[in-house]
Amino acid sequence: MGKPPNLFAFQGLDDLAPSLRAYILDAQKSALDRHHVFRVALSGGSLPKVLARALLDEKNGEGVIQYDKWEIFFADERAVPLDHEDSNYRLVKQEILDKIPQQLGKPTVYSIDVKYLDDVQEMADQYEKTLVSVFAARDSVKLPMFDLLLLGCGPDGHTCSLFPGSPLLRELDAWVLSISDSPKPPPKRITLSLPVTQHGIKIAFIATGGGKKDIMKEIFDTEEGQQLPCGLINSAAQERVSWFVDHPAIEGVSFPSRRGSL
Ligand SMILES: O=C(O)[C@H](O)[C@@H](O)[C@H](O)[C@H](O)COP(=O)(O)O
Repeated sequence: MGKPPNLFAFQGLDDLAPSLRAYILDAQKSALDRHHVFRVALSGGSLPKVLARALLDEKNGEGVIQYDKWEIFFADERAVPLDHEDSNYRLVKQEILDKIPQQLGKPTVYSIDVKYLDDVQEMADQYEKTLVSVFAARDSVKLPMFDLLLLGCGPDGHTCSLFPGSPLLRELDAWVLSISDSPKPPPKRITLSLPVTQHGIKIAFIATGGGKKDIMKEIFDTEEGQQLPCGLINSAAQERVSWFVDHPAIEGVSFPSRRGSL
């Protein structure tokens, strides 16, 4: 029996950002010691902005982010052109990639292939092939293992584009799935599968703002919440999961695990 997920709660972004940076640096170090690259999967939503605060703000403490060793993947992506306002790639580029000081080098970024915008299943298959080419042949590893997954949590408990009650949650074999009727617009997306998200070496959820408090309470304090996509990652990955939250998001939650700074 492993330990429960870690919960790190902060007054606000000013103190969350340096701790998130320290956590990322630690994950980067372990990954570089292990295999000389740092493979990270990112979600969209509010995450890239918070991440930018953690990564780009010089005041956030010591340690060098070795961007040239980073391989960035999308934990989920919307089937839209890369410069579209709904594109997670565009958001990450605008918030982070375009702002990395030149001397720190550039990450390798694996975006979706926009040739397949009209066929979202093919887009998912192609993205899976990309993962296969990076992580190993499909027959030699059962699942790709990201060094770090940085994920958001929706107000209904979804994460990536894995929504509560979706049949995609039962998919055990595929690495990347397509969705054509996402309850959160836009409808067409691709997403990592649940087993891939659960398999990450480290998994961090970032949830901030009072709009998250009801779902946080459900995920951490109720049985039903454990069946929601975020809850399913919590129970499978246990202490490999860390939640970075601010006080408004965690108000009223009685989750008994570790809280505070790293
Ligand atoms: O592309 C997406 O829609 C996201 O990856 C999605 O899963 C997001 O992370 C959550 O909806 C939380 O979004 P917020 O952080 O904006 O609440």
